[in-house]
Amino acid sequence: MAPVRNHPDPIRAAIPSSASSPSLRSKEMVVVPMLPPAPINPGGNVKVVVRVRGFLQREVDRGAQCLIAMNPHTQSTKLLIPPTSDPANSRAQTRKVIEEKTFTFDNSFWSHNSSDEHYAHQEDIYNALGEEFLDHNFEGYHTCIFAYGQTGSGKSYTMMGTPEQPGLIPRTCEDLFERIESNTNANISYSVRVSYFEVYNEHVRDLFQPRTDPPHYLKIRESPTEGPYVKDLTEMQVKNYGEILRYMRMGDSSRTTASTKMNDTSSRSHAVFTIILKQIHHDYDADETTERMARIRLVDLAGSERAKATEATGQRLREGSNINKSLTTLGRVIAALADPRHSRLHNPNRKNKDIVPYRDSILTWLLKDSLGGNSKTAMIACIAPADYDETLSTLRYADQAKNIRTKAIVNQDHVSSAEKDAQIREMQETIQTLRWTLNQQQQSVPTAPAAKADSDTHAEKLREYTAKYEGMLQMMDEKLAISESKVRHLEQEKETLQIHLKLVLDELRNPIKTTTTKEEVVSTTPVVVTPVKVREKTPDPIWQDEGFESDEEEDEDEEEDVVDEEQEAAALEIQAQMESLISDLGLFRRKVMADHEMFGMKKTSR
Ligand SMILES: Nc1ncnc2c1ncn2[C@@H]1O[C@H](COP(=O)(O)OP(=O)(O)OP(=O)(O)O)[C@@H](O)[C@H]1O
Repeated sequence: MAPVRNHPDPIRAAIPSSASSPSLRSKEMVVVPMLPPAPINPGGNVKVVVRVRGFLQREVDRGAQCLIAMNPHTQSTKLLIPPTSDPANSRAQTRKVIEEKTFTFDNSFWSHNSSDEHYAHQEDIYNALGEEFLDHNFEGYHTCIFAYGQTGSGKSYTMMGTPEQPGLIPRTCEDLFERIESNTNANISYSVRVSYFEVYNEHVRDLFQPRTDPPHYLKIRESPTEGPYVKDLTEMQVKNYGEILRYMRMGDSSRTTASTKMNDTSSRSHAVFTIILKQIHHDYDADETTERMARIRLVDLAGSERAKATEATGQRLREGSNINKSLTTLGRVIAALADPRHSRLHNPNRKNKDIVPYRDSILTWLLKDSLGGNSKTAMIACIAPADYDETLSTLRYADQAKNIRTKAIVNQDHVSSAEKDAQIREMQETIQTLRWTLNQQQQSVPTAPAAKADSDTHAEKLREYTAKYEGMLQMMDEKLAISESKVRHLEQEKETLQIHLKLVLDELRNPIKTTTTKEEVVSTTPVVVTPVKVREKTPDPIWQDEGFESDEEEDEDEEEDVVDEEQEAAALEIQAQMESLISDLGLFRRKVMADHEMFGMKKTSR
């Protein structure tokens, strides 16, 4: 069934990025405004979009009818009543009330039949949603985009896509590095880190680590500043799109998938791909850095399915109930956050603050901030075209999520050079202490009963040591990035000074002067245009040939000599400054090279 298009709404139609239409937004680089911290954002609602996919072979085979209609002007999605002849919708027929339902979202993406003029391609989804969210990241906001929907509804296709049809995650990564590489401001450096984990059966697994048997699960901790986080999760520093793509594919191939009746490669876990973007702006006058940090979370949830539909048994059924535990809790969290009473209950003065059941599942606990806190968040509800019950449940879920308000703030910090050095020193001291403790532990020979406990403590200390060491390397890397940005800044200054000096010297050698006609001589005094010192004797004015020189002319010659001396002194001073700057630059470059060698790092090309 084609989308409904006969109710154009001129106001909505005027909005760029309407359903299924290409973005009208400029592809130009977003200027990264290194401004003073923005005031606390009053908050915004979770952005909710819906996408319907085309028929799969099994749906074509059963002669399924499309139950979805979308209006690209009003962004509404209508769910139609299924025909009684469709056995896949027999459960829906047993409902007391079965009726058409219409919902309106921020976008309704029609990806059902590619021949339709409003067909939403992967690129359209990125243009309408991903691009805007990346703008927010460069402004310093955390963001989260999560895909929700029943098994086989197109979540992984939308988030990850295929090599030929890349989805939101690879497109975000590509745009991110395009923006970084097109930056021409020498004072700004960037650092990008990625991590990838899955929540499977209420356990967290690092997707950047090889699978082990038994599996190695990670613990969840809570920091007073950062909230819940995954302990010992691998974070990789990435320098370009190629590198991030390699990690993304590696992690993706490690995800837990299985074949179910609804989807041949059904994702059995919730996958969370996180990019940490740090922008470091160095102010040379204040010798201070401003750091903006944004966390980009891209989440592909496991399918919200009914066991009966997937015909799951044993392990699949157990997984299903655990997947559902996270999804059921997610539903309760969304319901609690969307409840208008929530904002009143969430008053910090009230005692009963923890009314939202984040802690009831691993997924909601880890996404706490993204769902109801410091984040700009979007939900992509993916729907199959011919499944009344599941689609109605997804659309209701999505409709409720529209009411959630988050409180995103710009994550920005000012650090002086001295503070940064102090932080590194402190970290070095901690590392030394840890190294000492580890050495001590290795040297002591434990008694048999204590051996196990000792080995556990040792392993824990070793992990702590590695984490601290990696933290320090990261700080050093940032410091090097600042140093490199200083070198670039000095190089620019050097070039400017060199041009200036060349002009001055050229003018000294070849002063520009005006030639005057005899007629002009009568009424005006000859003027030498050059503003700088004149060492060479200027050619005599024409009337000097006639053996005439006034007293006034002699005075002017003397004045010119004084100006010459002042200008010469100024030029010498500039030259001395230049030489000292060039020598400083050499020293600085050697210092940076030494730092690179000391920390065994490659020179980056930021
Ligand atoms: N917009 C689309 N265009 C073309 N093919 C699509 C689209 N959406 C989904 N598909 C195809 O539908 C099938 C199921 O999609 P996908 O695997 O993304 O579902 P899913 O919601 O991630 O499922 P699960 O929860 O089981 O992992 C895949 O073969 C995918 O290629």
